[in-house]
Amino acid sequence: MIRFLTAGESHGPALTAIIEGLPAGLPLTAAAIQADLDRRRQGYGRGGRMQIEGDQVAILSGVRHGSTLGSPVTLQILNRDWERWQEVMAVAPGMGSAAVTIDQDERISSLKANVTAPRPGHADLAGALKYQQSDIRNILERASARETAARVSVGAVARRILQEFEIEVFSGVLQIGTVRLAEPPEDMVRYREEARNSPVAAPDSEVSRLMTAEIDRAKSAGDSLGGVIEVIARGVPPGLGSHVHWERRLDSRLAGALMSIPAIKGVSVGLGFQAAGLPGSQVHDEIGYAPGQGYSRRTNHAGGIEGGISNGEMIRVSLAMKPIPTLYRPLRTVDIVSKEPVQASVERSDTCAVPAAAVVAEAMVCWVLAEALTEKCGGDHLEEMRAHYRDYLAAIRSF
Ligand SMILES: Cc1cc2nc3c(=O)[nH]c(=O)nc-3n(C[C@H](O)[C@H](O)[C@H](O)COP(=O)(O)O)c2cc1C
Ligand SMILES: C=C(O[C@@H]1CC(C(=O)O)=C[C@@H](OP(=O)(O)O)[C@H]1O)C(=O)O
Repeated sequence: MIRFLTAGESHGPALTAIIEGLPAGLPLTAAAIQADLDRRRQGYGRGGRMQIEGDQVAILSGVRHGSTLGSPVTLQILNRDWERWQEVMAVAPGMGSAAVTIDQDERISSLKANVTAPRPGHADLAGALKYQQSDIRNILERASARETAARVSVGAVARRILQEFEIEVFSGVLQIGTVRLAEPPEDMVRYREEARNSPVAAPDSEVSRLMTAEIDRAKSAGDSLGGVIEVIARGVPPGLGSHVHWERRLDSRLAGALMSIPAIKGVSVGLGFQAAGLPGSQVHDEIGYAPGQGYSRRTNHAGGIEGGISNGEMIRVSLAMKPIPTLYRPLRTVDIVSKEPVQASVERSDTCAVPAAAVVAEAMVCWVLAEALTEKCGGDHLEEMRAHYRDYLAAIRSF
């Protein structure tokens, strides 16, 4: 069983992740993890923070000479912004009242440590009530999607496992605000792969231009945007997840992992909600068989999962992201100390983080698939996993 924990506040000294249960012998370098972290920072629509952070990852344990040891792997990403926030974020008492100055182009001249005007749509009010905090900063620091940098580093390690078994995971942005792909491109897989290196949808596409223009318009209006993401996993063998118990179903595990990403409000597998309005004859994927090649499907409306088990087709999941809660033209709220009506607090913020969330979504899909794969073909060393995988594939081929 593999598992992970993350820790760290958005403006604290560092983010940390510990991964436990990895097989020994997995080639792992910081550079492999860095590639995904760099993609997460680059999406169009982000605020000033991404210019400050370098998101450089360091491996602090569990690896020697580029190979995992089977012991817990610790990953660390320092927060560069911490240098400006040390007093506000001080661990010792009595140092928390200093103001932080934010550049004018961030449209906030100074930012007090104590936050008392909860932002509709963020964790501010619900978290303050639950944890009995009169300074909302004590909530927002951990609710911030800064934590997703740690998750992307964990997902990159999971991706390393999947790569050893020729499983690929990639994503694309299907919609930003009202701009959506009119029709799926003919070669969806190629399109999604291209989207990997693009700030919004696919490079040099008309839809990308429309999406970036939509983000620019929202930014100048002091507003924010959400959108839709698709994640595809190719090369997944049949047999990950299980029908035998609710928490082992691969679709439920993917949905839970993807819903855990801040601002994700809907997850669908394959046709998803569309399937509800169609007759069965147009939804279910007919089964074929060719000697030597095994079973096949003409369609993949199920998104590669039936009965909570991967069926060997591509896994396709979509995610709906709501618009960013922090608005530069703030919504009405109530001050939690004075109880007076006020405008919501304005923290420096992204206008749209859908492209960044797509990279986070890939990381979560990588994690769930790596977890399911290590369950199916586990071993203390990568070679042991490989041997189990070979035997399993041979059994499937002769089925
Ligand atoms: C990559 C990413 C970046 C985000 N950036 C911001 C941001 O700059 N400002 C903001 O208010 N919310 C941002 N969010 C969304 C909030 O973190 C999220 O809405 C909040 O934690 C409340 O959780 P919920 O939306 O799931 O209810 C971001 C989310 C993601 C995934
Ligand atoms: C720091 C990241 O995202 C942050 C997520 C976030 C939020 O409220 O979720 C608010 C912003 O934080 P800040 O006020 O420090 O700019 C984003 O920049 C990141 O993705 O690394």
